[in-house]
Amino acid sequence: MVSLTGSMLFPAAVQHGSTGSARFSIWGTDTTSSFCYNQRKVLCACMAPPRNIGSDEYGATKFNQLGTVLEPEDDSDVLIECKNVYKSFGDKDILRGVSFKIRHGEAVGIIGPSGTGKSTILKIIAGLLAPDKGEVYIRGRKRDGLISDQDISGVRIGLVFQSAALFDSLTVRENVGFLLYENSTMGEHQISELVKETLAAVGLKGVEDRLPSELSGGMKKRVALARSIIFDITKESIEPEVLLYDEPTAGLDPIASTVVEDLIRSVHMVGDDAIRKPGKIASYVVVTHQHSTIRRAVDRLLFLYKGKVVWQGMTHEFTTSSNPIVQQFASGSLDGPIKY
Ligand SMILES: Nc1ncnc2c1ncn2[C@@H]1O[C@H](COP(=O)(O)OP(=O)(O)OP(=O)(O)O)[C@@H](O)[C@H]1O
Repeated sequence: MVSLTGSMLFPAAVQHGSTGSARFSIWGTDTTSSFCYNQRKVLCACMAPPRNIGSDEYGATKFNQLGTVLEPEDDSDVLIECKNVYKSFGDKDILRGVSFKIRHGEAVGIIGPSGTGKSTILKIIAGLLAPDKGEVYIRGRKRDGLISDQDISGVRIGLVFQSAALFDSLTVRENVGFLLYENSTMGEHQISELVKETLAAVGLKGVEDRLPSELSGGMKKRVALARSIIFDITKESIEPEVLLYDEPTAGLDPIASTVVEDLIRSVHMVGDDAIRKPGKIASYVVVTHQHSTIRRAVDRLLFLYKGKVVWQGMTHEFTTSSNPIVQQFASGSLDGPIKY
C-alpha cells in the first residue's frame, strides 16, 4: 500500500507477506485537493534476516581508490536498489547517476545541500516519479513506470512527507484510519481501537476527535507518522515495510525533534517480534538537514551532491570523514567545494 499526502505526508506502503498478497494504495492531499487510488495486488517475499551493518562489516560500502562504492556481495537482503538513476526537470539535471542499495534492517539517512535531489530520489523510490534513465529494483524486481502502473512485490513502501498534510476536514481518527476505512474489511469500532493504539504508540492519547487545526506542528507530524504505520490487522500475513521520511523534523523545536527521532527509531522493528504490532518497519530512509536527526535516527548515511552519491559511511564517520565535501557540510563552513 502506498499512501501519499502531498506538501505533505505520503505514507506509501506496499503490503507483502510470506504467502499472501495485499492491496496497494496511494492517497494524498493538500489543502485544496485529495486523491486516492487503490489497486495493487502485491506478491509476498520472505525477508532475509537483518544484517549486521556495523562499520567494520560494512566496510564494503566504502569507496575504493577509484571512488567506486564497494558493496557486500550477498544481495539477498537488499529491499530497494537505485541503479544509475537520472532525473531532469526541464533543463535542470538533478540526478546524474544515483546508485545505492537499502538493505533489510537498515536505518539510512540521505543528506546533502539543498536542491541536490534528495526529495526527488525518495519520490522515485516510492514510484511517484519515474527516472529518466536508470532503474529502481524492489526486492530484485525492476519496476517499470510508476507505482500505479504495476504490482510491486515483496515490500511495503511508505513515504512521509515534510509537513503532515492531514485532511483538514477529517478528525485525527479519520486521518489515521483513512486507508482502513477505505480499503479494509475491518469494522468501525475495530479501526477506532487500532487508531487509538497506534496513536498511543506515537505518544498521542485522547486526540482522536480533534481536527488537525487543533494540533501543534509536532503533533501533526506524529499523527502523520501514525497514519504511515497503521495497517490492517485482519490480514493473515502482514508485510514488513520500508518507510521514507522527507525531513521529518524540519521546523520542529529541539525537543519535539527528539520525540520524532525516537519515534522513527521505535517503529523500526525487524524480525518476528514485530509481527502484528504497529510499525513493523524493516528499514527506513530519512532525508534530513538536522544534525540531531542524523545522530539519533540513522545508522548509515548517503551524501548526495551534484546529482550523485559522493560519499557513504556510517553515521559516526560523518564528522571524521576526510572527504572535503563532507567536511564542509558537517562543519557548515562557507569555504570548500560546495558553493552557494
Ligand atoms: N516537479 C518538479 N518540477 C520542476 N522542478 C522540480 C520538481 N521537483 C523538484 N524540482 C527541482 O529539482 C531540484 C531538486 O529538488 P529536491 O526537492 O529533490 O531537492 P532537495 O535536495 O530535497 O532539496 P532541499 O534540501 O532544499 O529540500 C530543485 O531545484 C527543485 O526545484
